Amino acid sequence: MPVLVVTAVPAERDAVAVACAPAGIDVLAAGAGPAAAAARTAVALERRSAGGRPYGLVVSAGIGGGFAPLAPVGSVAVASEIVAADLGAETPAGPEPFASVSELGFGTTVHLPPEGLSRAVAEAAGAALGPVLTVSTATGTAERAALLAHRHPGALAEAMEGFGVAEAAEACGGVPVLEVRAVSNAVGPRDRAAWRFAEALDALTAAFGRIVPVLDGWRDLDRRQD
Ligand SMILES: O=C(O)c1cccc(C(=O)CC[C@H]2O[C@@H](n3cnc4c(=O)[nH]cnc43)[C@H](O)[C@@H]2O)c1
Repeated sequence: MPVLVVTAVPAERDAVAVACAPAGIDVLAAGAGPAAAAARTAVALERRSAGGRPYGLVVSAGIGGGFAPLAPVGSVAVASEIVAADLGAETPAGPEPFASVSELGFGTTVHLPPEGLSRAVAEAAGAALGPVLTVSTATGTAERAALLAHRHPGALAEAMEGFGVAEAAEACGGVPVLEVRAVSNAVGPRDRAAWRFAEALDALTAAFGRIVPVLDGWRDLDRRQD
């Protein structure tokens, strides 16, 4: 069963490819943000299907912001839920109450990875398992971090592509999806100089070194177990 890993930028792709390329797992840098991720993931899935050997699993991966204290810098988060955290509508009163598109009645804001596989991947990687948020605007204030943590109890991390990858996987025949994030910075007041890119990319490489054997095993399992 062919597997596709989708990252935002080439540095993330290269960090993941160290472990994935020897196992024959394809890695694509699809660009930053949910729209680029969705568009390029859909093209990759459809091209592969047209070739007669479709992808059986797609993984959104890269660095991300971590919610304190659950996901410190250098740790790894695996998504139990992939949540579109800012897809909806504010009211004239401000950011709260926020109505998600599912509450508005025209779409979904959550994709669920296969439960058994995401648990096995988190255990193998020594990662936390919990909701991972997708945002179109990276959080830059303590207020917004608190708001997101309040709206999404237990959220581990935020990044900008997971929900887009998951939407593409759903649209292309319901391909199962995972999300794996290595934490480069805390979600909160923006301080790009404090982001620990190298530490997070090293953590991503190490995590995929442990995750790839799990994916290899899953290729041989009956996916209905999940
Ligand atoms: O400049 C570099 O060396 C470098 C190396 C690896 C990755 C980058 C990126 O800029 C990746 C952007 C990507 O990271 C995710 N991300 C990371 N932290 C956050 C956050 O706090 N909130 C939202 N997203 C975050 C996101 O998925 C971006 O697309 C640079």
